[in-house]
Amino acid sequence: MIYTVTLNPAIDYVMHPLTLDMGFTNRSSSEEIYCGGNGINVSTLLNELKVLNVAFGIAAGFTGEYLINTLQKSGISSNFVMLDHGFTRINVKLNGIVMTMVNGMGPKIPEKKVDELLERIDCIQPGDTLVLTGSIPKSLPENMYDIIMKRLAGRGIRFVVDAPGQLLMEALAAKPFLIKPNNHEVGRIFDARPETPEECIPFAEKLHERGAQNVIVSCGSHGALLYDNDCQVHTVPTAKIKLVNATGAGDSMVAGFVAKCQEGADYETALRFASACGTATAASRGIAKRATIDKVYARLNKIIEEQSN
Ligand SMILES: Nc1ncnc2c1ncn2[C@@H]1O[C@H](COP(=O)(O)OP(=O)(O)O)[C@@H](O)[C@H]1O
Ligand SMILES: O=P(O)(O)OC[C@H]1O[C@](O)(COP(=O)(O)O)[C@@H](O)[C@@H]1O
Repeated sequence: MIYTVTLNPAIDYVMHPLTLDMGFTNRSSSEEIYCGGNGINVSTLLNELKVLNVAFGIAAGFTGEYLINTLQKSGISSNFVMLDHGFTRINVKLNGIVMTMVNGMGPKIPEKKVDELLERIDCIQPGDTLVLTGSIPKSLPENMYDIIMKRLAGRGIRFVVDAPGQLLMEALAAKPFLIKPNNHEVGRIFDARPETPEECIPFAEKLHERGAQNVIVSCGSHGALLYDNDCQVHTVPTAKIKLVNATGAGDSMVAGFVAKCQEGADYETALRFASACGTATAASRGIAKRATIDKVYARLNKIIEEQSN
């Protein structure tokens, strides 16, 4: 079974402004709302692939209730601790000429609610996968992922960590099965500016040496690279698309990789499928649907076949 954890979920409110002038009233041409937060995005894509999973998390208020009800309606199993105060944040995504995001702070989480979540997460069994992804709310200890992994250590659980900077570096001690920074995050860690998968290879190798079993570095439209557990390097291009909204593309990639690995696929196949999932989401409104993933995967396989001839 795959479990995801979303400590600070969100309602993603996507607006399509015609123009964006700071200090003036701007009008949007259309709006959409999605259940967001990285773990929820991973769960949403896994659900689209019909891969059983449970979304753990913390929610609050009317937005939290909306989130939980919507997950339920979509057939996603969730196990959320509800807070007595505050509300799950609404993250505003202004999809203009460029994408501008304003992510909320989220509610204050009391210690006893964290303990309740940790007790619920204790049900995870050997062989299960736990995806820890996204930012940590300010009211929780910064090393929250470390706390969770230490609590579950030695139980044969596969950890997947997709977190920014220092949080990611601290997670390496737990020897996670997979980490997936993007090229910008890798650049910030190593004080460099890698753009392409090839340029990311030495940094992925370092992250592997420091503890991560598999390291995917995603590079947006440039594709991605995997430095695998056997020290093999795999790179994958992307299929060309009309970019709609790349929110959740990295989460979709994580979901695709984990789903394929659980199926027993080799790393090369898992990376290729993961890339298709990321691209399909970048070409979609919200997290990609199965039909789009299948179409993009077929196109990507064709591109790779043509490149090898
Ligand atoms: N503009 C794009 N065109 C095609 N594929 C994309 C695009 N943006 C993202 N992707 C796909 O999604 C993956 C993850 O995107 P990326 O932006 O690197 O991650 P993150 O969302 O974590 O920042 C990429 O490796 C690629 O497969
Ligand atoms: O926890 P953070 O860092 O504020 O990010 C939350 C946002 O990230 C997402 O989970 C994914 O967005 P990105 O693909 O831009 O990282 C959104 O659904 C959500 O609004």
